[in-house]
This record gives sequence, structure tokens and C-alpha cells, in this order.
Amino acid sequence: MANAQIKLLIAASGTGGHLFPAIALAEKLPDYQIQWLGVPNRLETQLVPQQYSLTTIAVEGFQQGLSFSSLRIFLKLAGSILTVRRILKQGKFQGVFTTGGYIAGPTVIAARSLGLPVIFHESNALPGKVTCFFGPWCTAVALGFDVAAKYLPRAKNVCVGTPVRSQFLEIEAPNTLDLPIPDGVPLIVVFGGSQGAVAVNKLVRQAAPAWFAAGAYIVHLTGDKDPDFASLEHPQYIKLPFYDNMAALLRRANLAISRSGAGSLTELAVCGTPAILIPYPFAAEDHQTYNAQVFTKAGAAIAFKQSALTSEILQNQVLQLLQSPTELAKMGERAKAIAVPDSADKLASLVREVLET
Ligand SMILES: CC(=O)N[C@H]1[C@@H](OP(=O)(O)OP(=O)(O)OC[C@H]2O[C@@H](n3ccc(=O)[nH]c3=O)[C@H](O)[C@@H]2O)O[C@H](CO)[C@@H](O)[C@@H]1O
Repeated sequence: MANAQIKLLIAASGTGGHLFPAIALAEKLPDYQIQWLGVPNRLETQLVPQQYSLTTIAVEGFQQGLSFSSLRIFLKLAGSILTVRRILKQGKFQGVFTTGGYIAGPTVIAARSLGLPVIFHESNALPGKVTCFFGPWCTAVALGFDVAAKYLPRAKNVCVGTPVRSQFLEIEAPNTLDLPIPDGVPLIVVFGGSQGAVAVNKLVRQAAPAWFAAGAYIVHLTGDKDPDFASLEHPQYIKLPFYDNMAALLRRANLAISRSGAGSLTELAVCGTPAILIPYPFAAEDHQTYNAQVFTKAGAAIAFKQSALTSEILQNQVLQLLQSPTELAKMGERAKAIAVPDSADKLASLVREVLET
């Protein structure tokens, strides 16, 4: 089969953690015809259309328990399945790739009911409900962390790591940081996933004066929903709602303070950045705690439960680490040991194996 004729539907929607791995995969398949399936008003409407044609459908997740609302969502799901079936048939697609989430349900059902292969990527250490339910029906389930396999005993699992954006694989990235950080000063980078983390932001602002006094600079990526965005000003403090050049920033950072979404962790590993992790306490099935455990067990990060963390504890932990560059370097090395820098290649090989043989 000539590759030019292979048509792949990518169903990836919502946050950076779902979109960036799918974009990284798509970039490794330049000979494929790729169409994107997403949801209106989510991040894909900003990130995808520059490169790929995007079709959006309305999907929602089920709430706990049965109610009129779940009946409405069930009818919507049935409608979405029919819509995706029509897209797949009309477009003559040969297969589907998805990174999970709400959009994966109707997409997997539609594709499998038409006999089409599905490759599902699950980036978290604890697979989501959608992955556990639909994984066994998929042709292959690609995993970000190998510990996830034990939760998917009936799926055809292949551990490939999680693909990162191409900027993380460019050797020149360390020199492209366009922020005024002097050479040689300790740099702390704070970020809370693709949407920011207001609770972490608050703790960091309270703890920051002692870090400034210790000579550290802070780049604080707050997200765009922080009501106190403007409340801290300091010559050693740079605040931004969002920053694109994460590879250069994480490589320059001496320490990161972060949520433990799979995308963020994968990038910390690829950059060898030591981290303090504060898992998002309301993430589905507390999966960010499981992600963080992969890094704490490896000695690559220190994790705190948000409910037990005060600004004093955070302040002292950071000061202690800043005074121990050797320990920070060791943590960075251990983070690098977890990384799978060629993950996008591995995932692309898996897609090709499924669709071309
Ligand atoms: C709240 C929640 O449930 N989040 C989930 C969501 O990811 P979510 O997108 O929230 O978080 P991730 O850590 O996976 O990804 C964040 C991404 O945003 C990027 N970034 C962030 C800030 C910034 O200024 N610039 C920037 O580029 C990071 O570099 C990273 O690539 O899906 C992931 C994959 O299933 C899960 O592991 C996360 O737990």
C-alpha cells in the first residue's frame, strides 16, 4: 500500500497533555493524510488548524450515577458515534489514533464497529476509565509509563513513553531562552500543567521572598485564570500566563515546581530537570499522584500532597535543595534515566506497523 494513500484520523482533545503527544506523532507521519477530530472551544481549535484539518463534535463525560443528565449524555454519545462513523466512512480512513479522554469513547466504538484499527496512547501511570474500558478493544495500547500495563491486563500494551514537542529534541534549545535571566543564577520554574494551578501559585508567592533572598530567580507560568496574577512584583520574578519555549526554560532551570500531569513529567525527564511535584488533588482517580510516584521512586523528584503542604514547608524544601547543587544534579540525572526521548519515533513505528502490515 502506498503511504500517500494512508488516511489517519487523530482524535485528541482538551489539554496540552492530550494534544502535544498527538501533534508530535503526526509530525512523524508526514507521508500520511491526517485529519483531526476534536471538540469545539477546546485547546485543539488553537493548536491544530495551522497544520491539520480539524472537525469538531460535541461530546461530554458521564457524571457519577444515573440521572436525566446521564440519559441526555447517553443520547449525545449515540449521536457522536454515528457522526464519527460517517466521518470515517466518507473520508475512507484506514485507522484511528487517540490519546483518550471523552472524545475517545465514540471514536473507538465507531472505528471498531467499522473494523478499523485503533491505536490508543495512554500517558498516565494510572490509566483513565476510558482507557480501561476501551483499551482491550483497541488494536494496540501505547503506554507512557510501563507501570500502567498492570491496570490493562487484557489490552495489547506496548510501552513507548510519551512523545514531546519537537522543540525538546532540538540540541540548540538551551540558547534560545528569550527571558532576562542572568547566567549562573539559580532558576526556579513554576508551572501547573497547561492551565495553570492557582493553589500552587498562591503557595509559591508566599514562599518566594526567601528564595529571592537566596539569590534565585523565578519564572512563574501562572495560567490565565489566576485572580492574583499581578500581586507579586520583584526584579528576580518573571510572571507569564503561558510560555511556549518550555524546552529552553526547563533545560535552564535548576529546579521546577510543578503539577504531575504526564506531559509535564515527560518533559522534565527529557530535560533532566529536578522537581518538586504537587499532584492536582482533583485529577480523575487521583492519577497525578501515581504519575508523581514514578518520579519519587526513581529519586528524580520530591512530591507533596497539596492538602499537607504549607508555604513554610515549600519554602524550606526549596532552600534546602538550592543549597545542595550535587543533590539537584543527581535528581536531574535520575529524571533523565526515566526519559524516552525517541518516544514519537517509537509511537510512529507502532502506528505504521498496525496500518501498513
Ligand atoms: C488537570 C488534569 O487532569 N491534567 C491532565 C491533562 O494534562 P494537562 O495538559 O493539564 O497537563 P500535562 O502536564 O500533561 O501537560 C501540560 C503541558 O502544557 C505545557 N505548558 C504548560 C505551561 C506553559 O506555560 N506552557 C506550556 O507549554 C507543558 O510544557 C506540558 O506540555 O492530561 C494529562 C494526560 O492525560 C494528565 O496527565 C493530566 O493530569
